[in-house]
Amino acid sequence: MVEDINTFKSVEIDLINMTSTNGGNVLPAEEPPTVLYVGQHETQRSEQVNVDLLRRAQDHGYDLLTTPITTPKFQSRVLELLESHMSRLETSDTASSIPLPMISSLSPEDSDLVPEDSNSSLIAVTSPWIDMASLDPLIAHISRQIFSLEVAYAAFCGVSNVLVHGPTTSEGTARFARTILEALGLGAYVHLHLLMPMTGELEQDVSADGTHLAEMVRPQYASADEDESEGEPELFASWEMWNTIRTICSYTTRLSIALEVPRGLPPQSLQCRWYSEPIRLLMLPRTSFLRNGKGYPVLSKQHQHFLTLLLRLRFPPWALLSDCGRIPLETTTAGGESEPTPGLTPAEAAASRLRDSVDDPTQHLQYMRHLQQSQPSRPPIERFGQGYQDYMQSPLQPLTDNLESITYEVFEKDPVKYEWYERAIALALKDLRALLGDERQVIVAVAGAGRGPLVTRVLQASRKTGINVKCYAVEKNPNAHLLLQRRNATDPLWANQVTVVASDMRSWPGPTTTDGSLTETDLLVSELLGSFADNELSPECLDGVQHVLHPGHGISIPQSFSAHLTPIASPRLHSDLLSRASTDISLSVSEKWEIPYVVMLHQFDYLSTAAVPATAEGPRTPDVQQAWSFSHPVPAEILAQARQRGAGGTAADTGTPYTGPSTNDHNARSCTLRFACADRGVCHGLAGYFETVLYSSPNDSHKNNNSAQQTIELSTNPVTMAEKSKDMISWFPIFFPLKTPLFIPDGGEMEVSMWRQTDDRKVWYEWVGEVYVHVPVGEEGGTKRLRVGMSELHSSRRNGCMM
Ligand SMILES: C[S@@+](CC[C@H](N)C(=O)[O-])C[C@H]1O[C@@H](n2cnc3c(N)ncnc32)[C@H](O)[C@@H]1O
Repeated sequence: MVEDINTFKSVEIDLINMTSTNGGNVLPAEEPPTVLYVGQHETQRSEQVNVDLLRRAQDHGYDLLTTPITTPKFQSRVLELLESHMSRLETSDTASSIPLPMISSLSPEDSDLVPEDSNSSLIAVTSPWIDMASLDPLIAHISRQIFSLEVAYAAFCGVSNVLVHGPTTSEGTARFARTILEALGLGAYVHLHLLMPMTGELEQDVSADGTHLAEMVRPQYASADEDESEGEPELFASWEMWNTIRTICSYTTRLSIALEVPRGLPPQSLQCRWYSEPIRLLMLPRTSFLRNGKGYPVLSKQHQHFLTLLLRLRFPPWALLSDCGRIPLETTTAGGESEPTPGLTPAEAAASRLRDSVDDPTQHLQYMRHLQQSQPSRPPIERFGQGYQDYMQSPLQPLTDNLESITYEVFEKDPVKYEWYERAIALALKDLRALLGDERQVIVAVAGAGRGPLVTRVLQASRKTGINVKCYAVEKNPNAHLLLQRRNATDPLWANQVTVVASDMRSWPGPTTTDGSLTETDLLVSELLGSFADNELSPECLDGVQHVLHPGHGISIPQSFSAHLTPIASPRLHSDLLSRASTDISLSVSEKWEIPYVVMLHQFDYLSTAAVPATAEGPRTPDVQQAWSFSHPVPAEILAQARQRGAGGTAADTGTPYTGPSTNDHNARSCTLRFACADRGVCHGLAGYFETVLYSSPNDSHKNNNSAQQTIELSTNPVTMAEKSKDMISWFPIFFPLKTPLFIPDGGEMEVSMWRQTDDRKVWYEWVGEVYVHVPVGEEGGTKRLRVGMSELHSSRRNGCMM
């Protein structure tokens, strides 16, 4: 678990500030306040945006204002230029010799925007009436010029956030993207927000007032698909346009989405997809609100849920209220009491106040502030890992690194893990007593004891069950060993009864009897699991200490553990890796794609999910499949063969020398898994989890005891975690990146092949992804499986875990 420890090491700084000091409270005592910036947007702004208007907006509780970059006069100037050019083309015999029209630079009447210190609170809006994706080269040319002029001028004025209307049809998306890419080069601090509908078209008609250049396309350039465009638009079409644009723009972090929230939210699958994307602005048009019984604007429960998810992101989007009310002229106390109105009865005054407040132009804003104040509390793991969402860390090598005390301290705060271990230990002790008899002391070793929390749990289980134990604590970290000795001397529960051993567990000879001779342990307790179960070499360590476990009845806790996988879309992690220069001196830049990362996955989407009814509101269930598993103790014959190989021995059956790569070959694993993906998407990597059976008792008698479960398990697998170890916080998932994201079409299939490789020195992983579609062949309804994409083979060999 060392990588997790590393994560928590940094989290600890926050935790120290947030937890109470009584040691009982393991979670931040208070939720961090919900951050929500709210801006005001008008599609046809009536007032000039200047310092006064911004101050008035801020006085009324808005944080931000949008401002058009150019004026209607500029639009008229462009239209005149275009019309005159078009009529020249129509009347000229030598149209091809007429140069394309050039738009001269902005004049004072073309823009109201001026450089101001307060411009950081403005979002500049480029002209919504241009069409950079146009098939008509003339329209595309004019649109590109306008766009560049506007972005460059906004950047000059110090407005770094620029809102751009996205393309309206998928045709020409690449042209649109190319223009965006150019504009990003106009200023190093320019951040473009692409206004996109969740699906279909924008709720607000961008050309409601005035001409849209798309209407001026010459007939010869009209869309070839126009006739076919009738009927329902494809659900994921808008997302796919966005995907094309950001792919062409190389996932730059300076391009993000301004997502328009419609009145009716699309299906969960599409909501989850947008959630995984970099939404920096949430455009809420008046139509996305409902009216409650008293006539006030409110969001539906589904909208509120979507907003809550977004507000929990590490960088929550800003909300833009669009055409939801103008900025009031006077400052009134929001929803406040007014002086009694002369001549009105109290009831009339109350009715008048209600009417006034229902007409209050800031009521949508007030409602958003109310939602901000009343956000539900976050799940424990999110509170614990606050600030570490989607933060990738390279796993440490546990056998070569010694942990610090504060690191142990943080994971000792897990409210579930140790409790479950104690239950498993108690169950195993009872089974051992049944086997060995009441008189015999049970010999228990905690292998990798750290600061001793599992030793305490062994002693507590012994006390609660009344079963006498002799406990050994084995630890290779010399600093932790010192602490274990001190604890043995001072902790009343330990009472100097624990034998503390400073040793690598693989070279520990084992417990000794009173006469000094070696004996065996009955129960071996360890916690050496990584985020992907075996990635911290638990199998190798447990093989190495198995010689101390009684070969007949010896029990290992955990008894088994398994690694699990599912493909995910995580543009955030991909973009983060792309922009990462290697910060680790031992890691070259290209190697950043060749290692798995421990990360609290947050802003991502599962690409393969179990089918759920369209109305289901709960979270979708991902298809998480088992990659492989390990069981302990390992059959003696397998270990004997490994030892023989190591010693250059020969096979018993043939008498010839063993061949093969390593003495650890029995711990190599591989898998090929297929994941059905209903909706198109892009796979950026694989999310990895683990499950472990700490102990499963073969003894049916425990079933009769209501308080005792027969099988005690831990899981980080999102499908089984709630059932097996809800609220466990010790492990974040692991992420295996794909250097080249893989597009999966609707109904496609992702095939993942993965290997756990090993030689005599280290262990590493290799992984590759392939995409298949099933295409119909022949008349009889048969299908053919066709490969349409493949990643490179990734390998962490150079950065493998040293054994
Ligand atoms: C994840 S920590 C668990 C510590 C403690 N048992 C707990 O649950 O809080 C794993 C511990 O095992 C120790 N360890 C790892 N490999 C070991 C080995 N081969 N021999 C002895 N100790 C080992 C590490 O130093 C570390 O203290």
